[in-house]
Amino acid sequence: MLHIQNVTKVYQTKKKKVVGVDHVSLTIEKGEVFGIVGYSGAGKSSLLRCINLLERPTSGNILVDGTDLTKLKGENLRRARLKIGMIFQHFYLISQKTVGENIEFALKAAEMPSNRIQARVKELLAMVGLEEKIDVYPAQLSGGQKQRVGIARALANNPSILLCDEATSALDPKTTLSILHLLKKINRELDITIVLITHEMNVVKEICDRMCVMQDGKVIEEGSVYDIFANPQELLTNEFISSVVSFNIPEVVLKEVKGQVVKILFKGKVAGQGIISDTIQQFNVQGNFLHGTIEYIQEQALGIFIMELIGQTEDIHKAIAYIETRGAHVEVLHNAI
Ligand SMILES: Nc1ncnc2c1ncn2[C@@H]1O[C@H](COP(=O)(O)OP(=O)(O)OP(=O)(O)O)[C@@H](O)[C@H]1O
Repeated sequence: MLHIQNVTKVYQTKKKKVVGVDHVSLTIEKGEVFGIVGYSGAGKSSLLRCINLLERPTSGNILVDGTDLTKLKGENLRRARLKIGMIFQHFYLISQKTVGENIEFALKAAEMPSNRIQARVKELLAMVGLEEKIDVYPAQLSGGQKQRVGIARALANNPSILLCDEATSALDPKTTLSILHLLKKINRELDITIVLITHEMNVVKEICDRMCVMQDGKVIEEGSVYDIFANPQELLTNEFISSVVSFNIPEVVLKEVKGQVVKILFKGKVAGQGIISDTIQQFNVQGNFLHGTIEYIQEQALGIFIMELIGQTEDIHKAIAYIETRGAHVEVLHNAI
């Protein structure tokens, strides 16, 4: 378990103090994939680097399985940090060393006996699907392959936590997906807790269990990815979600609306049931779809539909009440009646 307790990071520049992280507290469970989302400058990197003490927090504590890293120094801190692996947007492989030697470097740093190193390198490369690249130099690899080497190196010393700093931001969408699937596999098979920072909601939707949103160094919203997609509380969170699930109805369409425009949210199995057709059949209302999608988040369906309901106000109210009794959530977005 990872406890981030009231962590603040203040940078002292020549002219002024800059608050990178502002009193952040988070609890990340063992085996969880946790996403930290925010725009540039929100404090994501600062917070991530505080977790493994690449940045020493100005105040607050970082507890990994009960050990407070901020209280450790020297050799004890070095040992504790070996249990936290990290991967980076720009990979940071050593260009003069081969793939195998890059991984060896991490094993030697942890003082693994030399007779065990080669077998471990092979095992790690097999895990990331790159066995045949052992003698190749980083310059001869694609971006996705470089990140796989980065992942193998980060896993070298059997960490319990893997920190991912915008790990897929330099990759194309298809390669991003393959790296995210690899991270999920590592999380499941090795029971490694993953904390990732990203400005891409797609990344969070793909692999995270829980997430938080940061702004101005603070956590402004936190919860399960499913709940946050279903019911974001903050404007900024909504903005991030809109980048994945967008429901902008053009003004020209809204101008022609004669009834009420409602957003209907179906959670879980409810998404698969014919609630809307049942409603139209049972009540004296006409329904026009303006927008709709069913998203799958952690293999759970989340249906979001925007509909125009036309009819007498009383009938529309009855229809809405009926939809809600069937377990869906209805929000009136526009009323032209
Ligand atoms: N070494 C530093 N010295 C001074 N200020 C810093 C330093 N590192 C970060 N900051 C400042 O702290 C704030 C948070 O930056 P941080 O890099 O953590 O944000 P971020 O969300 O990761 O953004 P990005 O994705 O662009 O890296 C910013 O105002 C930044 O300018």
